[in-house]
Amino acid sequence: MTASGGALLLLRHGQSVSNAADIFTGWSDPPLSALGATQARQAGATLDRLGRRPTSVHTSLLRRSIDTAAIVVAVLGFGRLPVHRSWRLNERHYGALTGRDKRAVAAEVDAATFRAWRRSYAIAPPAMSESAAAAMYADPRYAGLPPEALPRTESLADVRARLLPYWSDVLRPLLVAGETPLVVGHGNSLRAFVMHLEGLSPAAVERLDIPTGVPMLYHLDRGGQTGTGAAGRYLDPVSATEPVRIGPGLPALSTPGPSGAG
Ligand SMILES: O=C(O)[C@@H](CO)OP(=O)(O)O
Repeated sequence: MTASGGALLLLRHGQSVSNAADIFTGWSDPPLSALGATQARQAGATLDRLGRRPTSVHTSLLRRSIDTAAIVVAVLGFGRLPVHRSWRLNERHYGALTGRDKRAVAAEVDAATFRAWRRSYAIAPPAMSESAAAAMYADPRYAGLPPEALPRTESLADVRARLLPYWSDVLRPLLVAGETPLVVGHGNSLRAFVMHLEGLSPAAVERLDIPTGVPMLYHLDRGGQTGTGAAGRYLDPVSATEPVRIGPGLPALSTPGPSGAG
């Protein structure tokens, strides 16, 4: 595949304290863990070592994305890069599961339901209560957003629908102009994004897990299609093939392949 234009860098934020504690996170807003901050520094070092220099940074409204981006930019020494934040890049809303212990939820429902809530394309977890949503959306960062930007739960299909305008209106034009935007996203929002960029089927995206803190690279070919090139989707394939940790007491998830075993 012949590359043209710029490159798109995707990065899942470093591990958060909720990831470390096996808590469903979604639109809740935990900070990075100490390991997560280290992963962010390593991601910055990987970009630096490979000469991948972002020209702009794009985060969600959640601090684990914002803080990871700040660490990466600091490692690269690019303190004056333009930074854009959008609710469209937020993690998938985990509905009523938000803030709950994954092991406790796994003990309450059958394995197929648990897996469908976490990894299916079309099924959304049960909705968050109106009062919990009202408390979440009292935060000033969400003031002024339209009602459709304030979900009470989301399937991966919902995430894909709200993410695509950011790709087509903001990111893709930057690539066409030869720029290199860095998106610091989330485990499930990036699954939806990768699904679109690689044309994965709903069945394939159900098997896709994206590790924290491992940069990914996409480019546009001359036909305007996105591709990963011969090296695969991960800039650090060795780190990306380490098993995705989901905590003690829960079975291991699939191991992501270096070129998108998805
Ligand atoms: O809690 C979450 O929001 C996500 C990603 O961190 O977890 P899971 O991998 O279970 O979808």
